[in-house]
Amino acid sequence: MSNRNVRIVGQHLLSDNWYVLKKIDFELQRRDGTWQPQTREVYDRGNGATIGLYNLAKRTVILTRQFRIPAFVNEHDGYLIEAAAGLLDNASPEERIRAEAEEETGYRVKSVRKIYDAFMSPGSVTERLHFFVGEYQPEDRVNDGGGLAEEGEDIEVLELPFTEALAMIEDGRIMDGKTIILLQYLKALMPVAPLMILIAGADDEVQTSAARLLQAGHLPVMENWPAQDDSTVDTERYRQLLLSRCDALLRVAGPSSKADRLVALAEEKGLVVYHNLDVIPGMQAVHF
Ligand SMILES: Nc1nc2c(ncn2[C@@H]2O[C@H](COP(=O)(O)OP(=O)(O)O[C@H]3O[C@H](CO)[C@@H](O)[C@H](O)[C@@H]3O)[C@@H](O)[C@H]2O)c(=O)[nH]1
Ligand SMILES: [Mg+2]
Repeated sequence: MSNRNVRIVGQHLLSDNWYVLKKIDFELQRRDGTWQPQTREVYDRGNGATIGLYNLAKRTVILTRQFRIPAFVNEHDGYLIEAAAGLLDNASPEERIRAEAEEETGYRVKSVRKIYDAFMSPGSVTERLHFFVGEYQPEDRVNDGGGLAEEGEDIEVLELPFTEALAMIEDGRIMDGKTIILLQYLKALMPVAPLMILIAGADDEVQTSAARLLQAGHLPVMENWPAQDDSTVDTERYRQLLLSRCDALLRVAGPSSKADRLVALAEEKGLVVYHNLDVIPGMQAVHF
């Protein structure tokens, strides 16, 4: 890439023992128009890719734990909890991250989605890191993961409740930058606050579902306007407002034209409509 404000004057190889460390002499035009000579060391270990593996129904994430000598020499026991990641080695980011996820965690995920690229340490390291997310299912596990022993990898695979992973950022058990970025991104896909769920259907079912939702930490909302026969009350507006505040609608069994109307309104608004309580995030026991 060219840039009229920079002139490269010289490059010296300092080390190419494993990756490449260079000293680069350059001149940079300052904002006042003057040119200033500078020298910087630049470490090139290629580009990489990383992935946030999550499961919506279980509200879990898959992370790895492995020894990192650079962290060890900087006041850490060296065992870092990280999202699966690897260097590209000339493959495409998507191809590489699928292979890396399988190698390190044992999960062969069906689809992955690129979210963005980031320079993780732009003052000294050239690496661009390609960020992905992908939903895994328990049946996607094809081996135990662990990485390549011949390359010195000895990777422990962790399946953690998402809320636990977030707490681990707060208390310092997770200290890896790419992992923190991915977990923060996953908050948008797996809301951690209790979901506000409007329940629609026959009364008995509404009651038992509400109790179960509450038990699982969600906030159940019932559409029980007290003065149904009062023609001055705009119940349609009431329903619209309720839906605009709720995160989802649960339609429980039993005929109810009122409930059907709510489903139609929710679908118009693009709201998630659940027809089965058990598929709502957080309603399944988490095993790991
Ligand atoms: N012999 C030798 N092996 C090395 C050296 N440096 C790295 N390796 C080996 O090269 C392999 C690289 O493994 P990957 O899984 O491809 O990369 P990574 O180390 O996990 O890197 C990922 O995480 C980094 C830290 O966040 C990222 O910087 C990187 O982009 C990538 O995402 C590992 O087996 C590692 O031990 C070295 O100096 N000497
Ligand atoms: Mg790796």
